[in-house]
Amino acid sequence: MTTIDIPDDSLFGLDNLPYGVFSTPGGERRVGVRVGDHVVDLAVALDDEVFARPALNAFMAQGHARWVEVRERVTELVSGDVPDAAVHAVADVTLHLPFEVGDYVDFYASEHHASNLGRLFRPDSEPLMPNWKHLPVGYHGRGGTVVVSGTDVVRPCGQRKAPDEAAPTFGESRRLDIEAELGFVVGTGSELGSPVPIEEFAERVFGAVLVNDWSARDIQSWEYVPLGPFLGKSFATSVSPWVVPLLALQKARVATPPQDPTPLPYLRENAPWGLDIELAVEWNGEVVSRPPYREMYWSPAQMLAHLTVNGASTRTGDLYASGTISGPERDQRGAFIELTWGGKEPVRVGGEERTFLQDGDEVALTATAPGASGGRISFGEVRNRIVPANHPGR
Ligand SMILES: O=C(O)/C=C/C(=O)CC(=O)CC(=O)O
Ligand SMILES: [Ca+2]
Ligand SMILES: [Mg+2]
Repeated sequence: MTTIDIPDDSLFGLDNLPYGVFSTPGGERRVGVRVGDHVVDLAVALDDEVFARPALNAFMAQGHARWVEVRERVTELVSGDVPDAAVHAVADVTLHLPFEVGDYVDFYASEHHASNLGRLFRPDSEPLMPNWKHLPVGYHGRGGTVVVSGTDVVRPCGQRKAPDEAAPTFGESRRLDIEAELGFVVGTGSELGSPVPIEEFAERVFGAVLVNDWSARDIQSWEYVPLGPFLGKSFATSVSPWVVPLLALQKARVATPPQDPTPLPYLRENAPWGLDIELAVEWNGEVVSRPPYREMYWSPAQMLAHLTVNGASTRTGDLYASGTISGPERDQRGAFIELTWGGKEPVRVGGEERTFLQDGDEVALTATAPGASGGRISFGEVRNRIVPANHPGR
């Protein structure tokens, strides 16, 4: 038996206990919980086959009462002795995509980000569209290209046309960008034809991950009219390997910023689901921005109510992301297009003036939130490197 050492200041203490999928060299993928700098193999520790799987989906599908029960059992277990065979150093395991991703949708819930992008993409119009304060605007992304932290991001090619060019050309994206977001993972799905009431958010959503919604701004700005983002964002979306349970985020709950006009009844919250989560964006090892999640105009409960209000069903493993998290200050912007104002105001990274991403660049998003006992909990990180395009110039 082993006692797991959890330093007092650990961001992965008992207040956190995020779930992931790991493997040891030559071993199968299985579900684990992170505790300090260790991963506890739940199939071994709890002797339960639902965790001997390559994804969290089967466990998530068991529902909210079971999530509460397992969290209590894990808390008890790791506070005492754990069988040796169940404990691995996190440095000795490979972390995988933690859940099988169903549908992926992405919202646009930051007023600061939406206003900035409006100014950059549509300089002759009002920054916010007339619908923006009435509903959480979103688009359908591509679930099959959601990848885990550590996966290389291949620079996409596509059609691009700058405003001063007469016709589009084909080639590598020259304006490759990030979007720092939080993603919410549906634990228990809902039936076709049955909208999810806003109060059911915490029953249905299992947890949250960090999301980087990689965006090729030159492809996007040419293709997006009038149906929204398509190939400019579907080439890769990366997520952190640890799913922080919603049960660990109770202390992070805050009211959203005031919503005026008052939203329609199906979007009215009886309990706040704004979240006081602080992100950091690292570009080649330097923190260039600290986006504050508490600034998000729409809450994740409102997003779920909206995305099902027409009767669309949801399934275990569906992922919906918040949209880029940007605060009011320049160094709180969650995308480089905003941070560098369309490439016109470079930032200094590694002693160089930089605008969009170059091949070989590495971006990492991290985040922390207040934990239940007064300390902080971590979301881990989503870190990826840009590699050269596969078909340059074709
Ligand atoms: O305003 C636009 O045309 C485009 C906006 C985005 O690219 C943002 C997007 O993907 C949603 C978000 O991350 O907030
Ligand atoms: Ca996005
Ligand atoms: Mg994407």
